[in-house]
Amino acid sequence: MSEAVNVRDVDLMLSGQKVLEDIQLTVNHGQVTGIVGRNGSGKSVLFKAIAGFYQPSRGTIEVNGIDLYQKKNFPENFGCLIENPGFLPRDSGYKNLKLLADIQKKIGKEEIMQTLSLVGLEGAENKPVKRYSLGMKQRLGIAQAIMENPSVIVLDEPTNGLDKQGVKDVREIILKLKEEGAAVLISSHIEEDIDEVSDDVFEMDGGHISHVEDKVGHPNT
Ligand SMILES: Nc1ncnc2c1ncn2[C@@H]1O[C@H](COP(=O)(O)OP(=O)(O)OP(=O)(O)O)[C@@H](O)[C@H]1O
Repeated sequence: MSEAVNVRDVDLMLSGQKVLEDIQLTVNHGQVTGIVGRNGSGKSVLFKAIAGFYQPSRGTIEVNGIDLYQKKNFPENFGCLIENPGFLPRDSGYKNLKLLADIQKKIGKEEIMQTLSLVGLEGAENKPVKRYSLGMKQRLGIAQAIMENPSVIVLDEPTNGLDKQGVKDVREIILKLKEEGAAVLISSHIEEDIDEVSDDVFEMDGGHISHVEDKVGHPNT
């Protein structure tokens, strides 16, 4: 089990307000780490900082051992779903994923189709995204996060908009990614969604984080 994400002593200011304070978080490969917290508690801002979108005013964030803000780049070998991904509504689910895959050219049609099937969108791949339901868009968002087989996966509220079956499917996908050795960081405002899949649970409240539960007994702060 190796360290995938290491957040140390992080404060983050937005519009002159401190929205994250003294965040300590370790996410390991082969594990699911869950963050639970109410709306506005800071989950999305923390995930955006880990994805390289917001620079902390204090502290460090390492992904796969590389200090993001020293390197001033987006993390590598990394997939994320944060808020609503901006898909092109008139293009199909497949075409949207293909456009994204063409940026890095790591994967082609076969891997995209496999991912669409994994997230339960088989048969809907040629439909324009504007005809997708909220749950289907969420599945497509998960597909874009995982299709290139990244070793670190960050999913902000992945069960948002999903029905019971959708929540079950996402849970199975997360556990499969973990079995394959990925580090998975997920958030939810629903405690049950986090508890069911996470090896390690943190809670956010008012920009602060606290360690709630460690089911595998590794050291964490
Ligand atoms: N771009 C921004 N500029 C200023 N303040 C922001 C910005 N984005 C978020 N905030 C503030 O940061 C705090 C944390 O927001 P965040 O979106 O991380 O919450 P969250 O826990 O993800 O909630 P939700 O479940 O509603 O997405 C909130 O007080 C929010 O108003």
